[in-house]
Amino acid sequence: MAVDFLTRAFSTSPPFESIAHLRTLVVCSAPVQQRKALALKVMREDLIMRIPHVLTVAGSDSGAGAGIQADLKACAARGVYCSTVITAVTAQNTVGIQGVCAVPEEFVAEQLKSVLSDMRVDVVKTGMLPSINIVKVICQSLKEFPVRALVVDPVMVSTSGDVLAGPSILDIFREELLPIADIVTPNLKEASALLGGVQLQTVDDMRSAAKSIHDIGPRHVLVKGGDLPASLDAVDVFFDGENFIELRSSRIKTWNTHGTGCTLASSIAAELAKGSPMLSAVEVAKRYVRTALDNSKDIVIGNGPHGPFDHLFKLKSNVQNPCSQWVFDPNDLFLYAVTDSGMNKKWGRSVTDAVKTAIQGGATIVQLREKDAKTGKFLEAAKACHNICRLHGVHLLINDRIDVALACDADGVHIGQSDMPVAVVRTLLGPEKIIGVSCKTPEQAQQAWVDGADYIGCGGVYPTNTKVNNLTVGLEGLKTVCLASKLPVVAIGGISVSNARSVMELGVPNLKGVAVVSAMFDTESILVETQKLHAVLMETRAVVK
Ligand SMILES: Nc1ncnc2c1ncn2[C@@H]1O[C@H](COP(=O)(O)OP(=O)(O)OP(=O)(O)O)[C@@H](O)[C@H]1O
Ligand SMILES: Cc1ncc(CO)c(N)n1
Ligand SMILES: [Mg+2]
Repeated sequence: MAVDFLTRAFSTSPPFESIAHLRTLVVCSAPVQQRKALALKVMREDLIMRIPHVLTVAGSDSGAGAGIQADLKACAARGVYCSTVITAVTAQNTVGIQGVCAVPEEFVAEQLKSVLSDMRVDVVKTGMLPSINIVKVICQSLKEFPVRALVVDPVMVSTSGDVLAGPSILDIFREELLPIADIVTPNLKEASALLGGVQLQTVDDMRSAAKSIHDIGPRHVLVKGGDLPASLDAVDVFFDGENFIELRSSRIKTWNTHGTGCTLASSIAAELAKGSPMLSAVEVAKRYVRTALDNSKDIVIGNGPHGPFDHLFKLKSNVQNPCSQWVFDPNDLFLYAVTDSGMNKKWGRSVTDAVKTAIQGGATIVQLREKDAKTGKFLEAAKACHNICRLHGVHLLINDRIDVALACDADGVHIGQSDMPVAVVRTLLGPEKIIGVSCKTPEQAQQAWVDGADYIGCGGVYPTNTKVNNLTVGLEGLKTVCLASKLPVVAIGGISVSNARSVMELGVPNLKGVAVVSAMFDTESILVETQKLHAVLMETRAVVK
């Protein structure tokens, strides 16, 4: 689009091929002595991938639930770079604030200059500002180095009730900081203080407060109702000078709300830095806070009444219990059960019963391969099977469906050559999940290792009815694949009690086990057949060793 537009605008012939072409022409048409500097500038702009940047000017919370630490985590979680100017150091925990040491204003000014003179900051967010002079220094710096937006969280009183900035700060807030703010985000106590102590107890009170605070000069106001007494929902009131918008979310039942205000303000700043309009920025930020609280409602950090929450919940690999994560051991591939919805239907069993019995019979890992299942049903089954597997200390993998694996927090996935590439799956699932990939050739086996898979499924070793048009690689093909890769391999395809021994007797060190579908699930008794398979494998293990 841009290229067409420029071509027409400059009526050039031949047309510009790309922005890079246009830039080359611009550089070449400059006087010789300016070309080098111009070329360098153009190169810098082309090469630098800009990341949105928020500068937070706030206090440090030693307990790391609020303040600078919350801002850093929130921005990281929202994919935005965050630089930090520290205005005060607090000795603080979940019980309350034990001490405050304000940073001298000259040093706040020095930090501001260091960041703003060097880095391209998109949005500034302010939090705890413990002295009048610090507020003055910030307003001065913003005049010298203007930014796209200013988010002011007028921090005065923490959730614990401790005072972070006294009433002497109110005049300078009203006279200098609020009038240049794009949004100001007081909680109920702060809104009341800014308005000379009015009582705020209802959503209507919050509306009037938002209007009165808007009259002080900020372009938008968000009065936060986290502390609204007797409110079932978490209600905030947004006012843009014309319209009031009530933002509601269900209230998460948790004590872990320390730092919600700081997090909300820095998340708003993060969205603005990405280019969002104000209302969407506020909506996304509120949703993020709610989700973070929901994901952290049961964590216990500290002995006080209001604990911190987990801003980076998305990075967690095991939502249920991060302490109980157990790693993938290639020997888990020993007797690998792959489910089949058709077979379970034929024998009148639920997938959960089939999985439970397979584990009782000796299956060491389970893959859910529900080709015909609808997504909702698949997810339901996956969650139930995951609970069973977890109870027995057996990993659960999902065939093909990365979305289902993510939704039920399965231990990993098994994918084929025509599914999503392993490297992309790794990015989606994170570094700890298990990724298995089907390979038939040495080239595919080498690639699987390079791409970061954890194991290879190789087959069909024997002809099978489970897959149509499936090329049989035979024992020779299996051996070639094993030798071509450093990854552990599990053999699959037509393997049963009668031939499992020949497979394992190949004796290649990285061939760790066999995967079966029909021999386990297309049988009258899953328990008996699995036990038989297990026994055969145990015998060959003894012989091979
Ligand atoms: N239990 C909760 N469930 C859902 N959202 C909540 C909950 N508590 C607070 N919020 C939301 O979090 C945001 C911050 O609001 P709050 O009124 O707690 O700010 P604050 O008092 O300045 O926070 P803090 O002083 O702890 O940093 C608001 O959007 C509010 O609605
Ligand atoms: C440093 C700091 N800033 C802000 C808050 C508000 O929660 C806090 N408790 N501590
Ligand atoms: Mg609060």
